[in-house]
Amino acid sequence: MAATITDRLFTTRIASGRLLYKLYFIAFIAGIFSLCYYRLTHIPSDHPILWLLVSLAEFWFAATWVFQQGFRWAPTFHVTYPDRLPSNLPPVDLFVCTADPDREPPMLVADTLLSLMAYDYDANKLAFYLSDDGGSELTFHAIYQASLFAKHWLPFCRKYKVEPPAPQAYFSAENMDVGGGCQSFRRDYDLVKAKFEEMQNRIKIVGKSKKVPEVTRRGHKGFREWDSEINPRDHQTILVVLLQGNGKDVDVEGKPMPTLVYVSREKRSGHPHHYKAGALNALNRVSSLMSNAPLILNVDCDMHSNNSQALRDAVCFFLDPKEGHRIGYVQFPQSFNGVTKNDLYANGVKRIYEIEFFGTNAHNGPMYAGTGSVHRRESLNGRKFDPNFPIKLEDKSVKGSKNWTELEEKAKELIRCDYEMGKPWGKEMGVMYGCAVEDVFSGLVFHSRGWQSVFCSPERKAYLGLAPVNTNDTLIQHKRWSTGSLEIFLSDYCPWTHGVGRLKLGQIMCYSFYTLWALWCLPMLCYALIPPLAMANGISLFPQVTDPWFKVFASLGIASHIFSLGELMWAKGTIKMWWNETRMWMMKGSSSYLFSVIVIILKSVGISETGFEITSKVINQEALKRYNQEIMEFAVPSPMFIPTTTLSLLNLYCLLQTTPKILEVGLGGLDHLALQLIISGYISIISMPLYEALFLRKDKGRMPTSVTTYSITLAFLVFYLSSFVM
Ligand SMILES: O=c1ccn([C@@H]2O[C@H](COP(=O)(O)OP(=O)(O)O[C@H]3O[C@H](CO)[C@@H](O)[C@H](O)[C@H]3O)[C@@H](O)[C@H]2O)c(=O)[nH]1
Ligand SMILES: [Mn+2]
Repeated sequence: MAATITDRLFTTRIASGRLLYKLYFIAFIAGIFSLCYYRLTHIPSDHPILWLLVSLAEFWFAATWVFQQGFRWAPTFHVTYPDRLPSNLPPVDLFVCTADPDREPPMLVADTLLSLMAYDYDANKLAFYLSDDGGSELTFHAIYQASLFAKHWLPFCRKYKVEPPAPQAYFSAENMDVGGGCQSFRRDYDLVKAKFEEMQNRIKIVGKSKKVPEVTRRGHKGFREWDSEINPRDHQTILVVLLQGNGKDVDVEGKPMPTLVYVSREKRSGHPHHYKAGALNALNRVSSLMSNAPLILNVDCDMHSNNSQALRDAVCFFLDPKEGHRIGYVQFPQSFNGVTKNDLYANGVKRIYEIEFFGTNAHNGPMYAGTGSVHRRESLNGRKFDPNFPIKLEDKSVKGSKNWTELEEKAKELIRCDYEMGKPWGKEMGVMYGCAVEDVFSGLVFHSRGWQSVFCSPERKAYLGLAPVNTNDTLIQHKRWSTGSLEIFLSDYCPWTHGVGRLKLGQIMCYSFYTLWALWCLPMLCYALIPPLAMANGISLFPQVTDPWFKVFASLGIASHIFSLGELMWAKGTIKMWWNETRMWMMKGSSSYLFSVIVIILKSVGISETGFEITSKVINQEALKRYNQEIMEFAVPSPMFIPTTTLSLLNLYCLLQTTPKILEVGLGGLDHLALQLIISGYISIISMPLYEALFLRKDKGRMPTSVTTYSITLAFLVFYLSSFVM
């Protein structure tokens, strides 16, 4: 193999079997055209509006299928060669965000931080910045404890190449990888484990009592910031250097430790803080003063590193002699811990990160996903890519001995709540403001400035995170995502206007798919409302079984289902996972996306603002039990449930109402309603868990009575109104 070694640090391969895919594509697109032709040439005279609405829904399904070709056309994989990396690697600044000690337990944040600190990388070149938008002493305490434990953890990881480098996962009972090892390993293991448990206990006790003991508080001057109580939405600037890099702080083996800084930017009522985007920009400025590494990795506090080599993989892309200068950021997949076997809520997002993102590699790379991404500081800070003037990855980092007290004071000035006034932050510089999915928005802006990104998916998962574990959190998360996505489409950076000439066609298609997510609610509502109601009123909107056009509808329906199932199975999914995913797609479509469209309309008339609702990362034991048994959790009287439950009840009712007629006339007599029966039957079967939660279950996770009452009333109302209109 030696002969094939070149200086390239990564190579690219396009998936095989594309000819087969192209044949499928041609057949499917032919089906779409036939369907459109049928819809346009067979408009009935008695119910043209219903026909038109169903046709528009189908047109939109077809359009999203076309956008999706951006992901499907040419899946492209990258292979890195970290063993070819030079010994002198570029410095990296690492940003971790947290925002709420109740929803994001401090122990989780400490664990994530420790996992990142254990990267196989020269500690002198790493600087960690933790942003705490909760301004919480409990979080600060946990980070302080982590900085002490790191003195044991880092040498241990270095010596034994520990994987996963997250202590909580590594020392958990489920981790079978620890093995026997030599005697010295056992001794070190026991010692470090004991230290870890001590730290965990301290954090736990403080978490319970919500108070840091006086003795501990005296251990670090940073605690003085909390001498008087702090309101997370209104407080002074807090910035504490916990570990001084460049050899000042050393571990138990006397080796240098990375820099570690706790940051909680100033918050005052009346000053917008721009949520996570604002936090990242604050860290950007602080880090530029204290370390100024040319690369920036950002990670959410709920995603720990699972692969101590991943950072080296990322660096391969930036240092590659041929393509490196074009790359603005490297995106790792988001993978999740503890997702159930069949991924009950489809939050494992396998389809996005194990299928679709490979397709984006073919045209300038993936969207920025907010966590697990390494950015070039220059592109983050607004610089355009110019192929004629390639910028080398320059190391302009702050080196040598530093006056930390002075740096602390200067850095505090950069994170005052009025610092950004009149400055280009959030517009031309840094992460973009004004959108609930600051990540995808910013990625789009970087792409339109000419930068490429790459999707890097090493065999050993780079990060493992927490996904929502109940229906309400899932629907709220998707509401945020689809609202933010639509905000992007409606912004000045719309892929259809600003993107033209700046983005590749495939890229525009991918961005169209994501940014128009929310609009899916319209065809979904049409399809879940009109066919069943029309059926109940004896109106046919589809070709009858004996009509040759029936075959077009049937083939498109069957083909798209088989394809999406096959794709998920290829990504090592299960049939049940696909079924769950389909159900969640319908639920998100009819709830999250519908609410997004409403929110956007209200925002455009100035009635509401979009924000960032943080997902809770805690779950109670009883709910966890149900989650592990894959029983859907409703429990809270959330308005998010009402549209979905109403539609599923309506479909069931229409189905039950039509069944006696079938029995009367025999199936043949309902030939003209066959497809409508199938649609309602399909919706009813997939809604089984909803019916159980509404009517059969007795546990605490069942549907609250208020939701049941509202949904039943609404379903009947819609049903009776329809009989007047139709
Ligand atoms: O005011 C805020 C709100 C949130 N966060 C942090 O943002 C991160 C993501 O929040 P989370 O509640 O976990 O949302 P998710 O839906 O899991 O996040 C996904 O979607 C977000 C965009 O909506 C992206 O920023 C994330 O990277 C992506 O993982 C967390 O670390 C939070 O601490 C802040 O720092 N400040
Ligand atoms: Mn998250």
